[in-house]
Amino acid sequence: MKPIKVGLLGIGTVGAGTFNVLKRNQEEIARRAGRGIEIVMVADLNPERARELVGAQCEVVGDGNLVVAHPEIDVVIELIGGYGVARELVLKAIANGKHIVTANKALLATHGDEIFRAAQDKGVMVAYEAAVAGGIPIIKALREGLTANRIEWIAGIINGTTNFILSEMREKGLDFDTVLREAQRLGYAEADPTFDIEGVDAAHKATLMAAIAFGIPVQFDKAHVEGITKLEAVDIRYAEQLGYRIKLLGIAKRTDQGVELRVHPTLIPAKRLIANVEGAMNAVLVQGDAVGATLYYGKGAGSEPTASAVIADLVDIARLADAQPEHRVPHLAFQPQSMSDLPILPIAEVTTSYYLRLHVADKLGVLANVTSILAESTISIDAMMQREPALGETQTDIIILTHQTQEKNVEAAIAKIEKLPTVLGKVTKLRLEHLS
Ligand SMILES: NC(=O)c1ccc[n+]([C@@H]2O[C@H](COP(=O)([O-])OP(=O)(O)OC[C@H]3O[C@@H](n4cnc5c(N)ncnc54)[C@H](O)[C@@H]3O)[C@@H](O)[C@H]2O)c1
Ligand SMILES: N[C@@H](CCO)C(=O)O
Ligand code: NA
Repeated sequence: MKPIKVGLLGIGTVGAGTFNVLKRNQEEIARRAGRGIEIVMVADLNPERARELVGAQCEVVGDGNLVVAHPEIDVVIELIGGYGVARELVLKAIANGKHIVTANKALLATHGDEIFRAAQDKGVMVAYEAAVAGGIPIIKALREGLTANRIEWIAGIINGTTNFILSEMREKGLDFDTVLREAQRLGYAEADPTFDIEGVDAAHKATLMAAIAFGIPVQFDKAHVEGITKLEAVDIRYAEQLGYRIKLLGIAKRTDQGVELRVHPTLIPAKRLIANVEGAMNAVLVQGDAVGATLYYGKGAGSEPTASAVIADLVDIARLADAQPEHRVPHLAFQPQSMSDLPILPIAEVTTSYYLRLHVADKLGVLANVTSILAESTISIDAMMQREPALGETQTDIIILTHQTQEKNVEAAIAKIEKLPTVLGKVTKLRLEHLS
């Protein structure tokens, strides 16, 4: 069979990894794909650096339009990032009948429906394994391996940068900015690292997982997004004392009312496997009704781990390109005519457990007042801890872990608690998931 011809848009961290792994494992990959895979043209804004990386074996250009219009190219790999030029080039490539491989979760979480529809109309594939949890084959698992299941929920550590920051801060006591700079140096962080630390990148990935798990359209604009910038070290310490770790989780959960789609720092029991995922590693826990819980762990970022997923997609395309479009794996796992309109729930409607930290005057009756507000709100307490005040100290902290309740319920109770004269300042609220 003729080799499949590939054009590469953007040869930065992931692009260079893709080029190198493809070259190194060329023969083995061809034996799996049933044909050779050849990168014939590379476009990058910095063609000199690109030329140094690829040598003389393929053409290097500065304008991606030359790649998407190249008559011999069958597959375009988009590794530029962002939603501007990347969206334009991907849509042009599809219009020209090229299959697409992309690692760009920002693009797919915001313009996925438009891109998948265009690909469907044109009979080409858009493969995006690298977009969620990098090298971990989670898209493959959700779209293919778990098709027998009604998926109940997914909870994942799906941003390497923030997990690296939380781990290094907790274990080595390093400060936030130092660790973020190191994550950038190692090639984990997004071009705009606020996407990592504010939870946006994790929400892009959770949005894609929710779509393929529940057969709903891609709806990033409805996701609840909180990052780690407001997380305080004191809460990490109290959580540990109570037997929990704090992780930035991306959660997609199906309920009778709709889908919970949320990213926020979350307390998880320290004994869970996923609570022990450290550094830039990712892990995704999927609960299916037939299989039960399955856990996927590995490198979610970095040059070659991400390239591993990009090349797996290339191999899939090489194997499936001549199959009838209706016989291929659907872009969003469910057949396009069988999508569900289950709504994404507003955060007020979400049900979970909570960690509350109250800074209080160390006076008789403060605890009784707080617990009676919780009781009136039908919020039951799972655990409670009061820091022993130092000698002569007149203020202290009370930590309360609640059983499950609705977010709007806990918010109303917090508003009442904050009005108590013995409660000083704002109550800190974090969400807690038992993941069982
Ligand atoms: N780095 C990771 O670990 C990782 C993991 C998973 C997914 N991703 C995603 O992969 C994509 C690429 O990430 P990266 O880390 O390799 O980024 P990068 O910044 O290292 O590389 C991007 C490359 O694209 C080039 N480029 C920018 N604009 C261009 C244009 N208009 N035309 C042609 N080339 C252009 C840049 O010169 C650069 O070489 C992003 O969507 C990112 O979210 C990255
Ligand atoms: N910035 C992302 C890259 C992988 O998608 C992360 O830190 O996980
Ligand atoms: Na992946």
